Amino acid sequence: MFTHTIKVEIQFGDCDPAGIVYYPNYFRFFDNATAAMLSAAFAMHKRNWLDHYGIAGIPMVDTGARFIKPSSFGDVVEISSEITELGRSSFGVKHSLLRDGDLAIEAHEKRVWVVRDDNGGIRSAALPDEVRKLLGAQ
Ligand SMILES: CC(C)(COP(=O)(O)OP(=O)(O)OC[C@H]1O[C@@H](n2cnc3c(N)ncnc32)[C@H](O)[C@@H]1OP(=O)(O)O)[C@@H](O)C(=O)NCCC(=O)NCCSC(=O)c1ccc(O)cc1
Repeated sequence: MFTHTIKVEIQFGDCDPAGIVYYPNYFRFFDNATAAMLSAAFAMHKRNWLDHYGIAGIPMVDTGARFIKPSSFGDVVEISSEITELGRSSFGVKHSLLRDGDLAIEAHEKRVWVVRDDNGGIRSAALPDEVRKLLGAQ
């Protein structure tokens, strides 16, 4: 399945008064990591693949994380993301965040491929074959 890695430099403003990353910020990093993974798979920016595939987004329906080691201002961490499963409209993602080569966080996500419905809301749509092929590859 498709995998992708990004580097993130921890900023002063990412941290709590104890000087370690405040946990909601990790979920922002992971959201960016998923967007970056799909942008790499589709060879275009999220701004463009939303339009290209005519979708409203890839909302989260399930997520969680296991925090093993803290990170601090100035650390450069690596987030390796991989597609773990492809459903009809949903897909799973696993993120491994490494600091100094050691596993610091393991997180999982389930996302859904959604389009706008007639009432201005959103509804799931089947993953297109092309997307299934691109995310399944590698
Ligand atoms: C996404 C939904 C519209 C899907 O609803 P429906 O259209 O009725 O579809 P379904 O109920 O059939 O679910 C679709 C699939 O998701 C799966 N699903 C739905 N809910 C869940 C949960 N909670 N857990 C696991 N799997 C789920 C379901 O099993 C289906 O899987 P497939 O067999 O692969 O198709 C609805 O579940 C919903 O609105 N959920 C709330 C989403 C939400 O508020 N998320 C948090 C904020 S959005 C967000 O963070 C975001 C990030 C990035 C973006 O680009 C956009 C938005």
